[in-house]
Amino acid sequence: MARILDGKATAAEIKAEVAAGIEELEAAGRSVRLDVVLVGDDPASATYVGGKEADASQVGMASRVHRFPAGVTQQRLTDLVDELNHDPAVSGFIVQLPLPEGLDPLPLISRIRPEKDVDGLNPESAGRLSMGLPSLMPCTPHGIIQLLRRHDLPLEGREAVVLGRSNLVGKPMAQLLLRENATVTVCHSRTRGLAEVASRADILIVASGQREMVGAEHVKEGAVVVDVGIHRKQEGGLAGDVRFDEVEPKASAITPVPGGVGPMTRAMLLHNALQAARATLA
Ligand SMILES: Nc1nc(=O)c2c([nH]1)NC[C@@H]1CN(c3ccc(C(=O)N[C@@H](CCC(=O)O)C(=O)O)cc3)C=[N+]21
Repeated sequence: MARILDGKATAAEIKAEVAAGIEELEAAGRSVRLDVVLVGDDPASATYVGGKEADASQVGMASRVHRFPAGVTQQRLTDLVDELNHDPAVSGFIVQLPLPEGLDPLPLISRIRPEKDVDGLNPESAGRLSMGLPSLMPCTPHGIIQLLRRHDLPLEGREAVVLGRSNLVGKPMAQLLLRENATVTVCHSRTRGLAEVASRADILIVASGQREMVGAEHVKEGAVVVDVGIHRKQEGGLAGDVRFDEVEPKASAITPVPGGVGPMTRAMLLHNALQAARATLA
């Protein structure tokens, strides 16, 4: 039986640390505010953003959501990014993804000042991460590192396999694992012999975006398995990228969906907002 890596409990620990950090800043007469730009009416995005607002209020962080209809112009969003970049009351902000059809996220994300890029997704943040320079780190990969570290699961010298190469998760995940001195392999949809490659992993991070694609044949006995996927089932409830029931007996530790990586992502966003506020001299 695998250890279940409880992201909800670990996120609660991090949130308590963030709450203490906010109190400390406020005692020094400074404040923390996290803003979210939300465009369109994608129900999943609305759920996540609602969660972020609730998280912020829970740790005593101010937050504001800037909502726009799907038909908003690129220029209007560009103007908002500029405004938030310059507003000293805003510690950091994110543009919730995906944007509706017809809007281009990259110029917007690239325009966010790196100091306020609490998603850690702009090209300067990504470049700094890859060079080992200080930067705000992408929330999901950083949350996974924290989850492993806080469960005393070592990475140094271990074989880590990342399944997925997105800019949001796979690529920054590989960079952070490298920084932890893991031996890192990145697999993707064109990888040949995927099950064989994945089975080398001491730590397998699954961020393929394909519902329940990873099974027992991809997992070495005793591996640590982290499931980044989140899929809404027709019959209700959530599924991951991993076939949990099949993999859990083989793994030594595994994250559940829900209650694994998702809550860690949200906790790290709060952590980044606090970091951003600390770095601001105001
Ligand atoms: N700019 C941007 N940054 C993001 O970080 C970002 C984004 N856009 N767009 C969408 C994805 C997805 N994402 C999740 C965050 C938390 C949960 C989460 O808390 N999940 C709960 C379940 C919540 C539920 O019931 O839906 C769990 O896994 O336990 C899930 C997914 C952040 N994303």
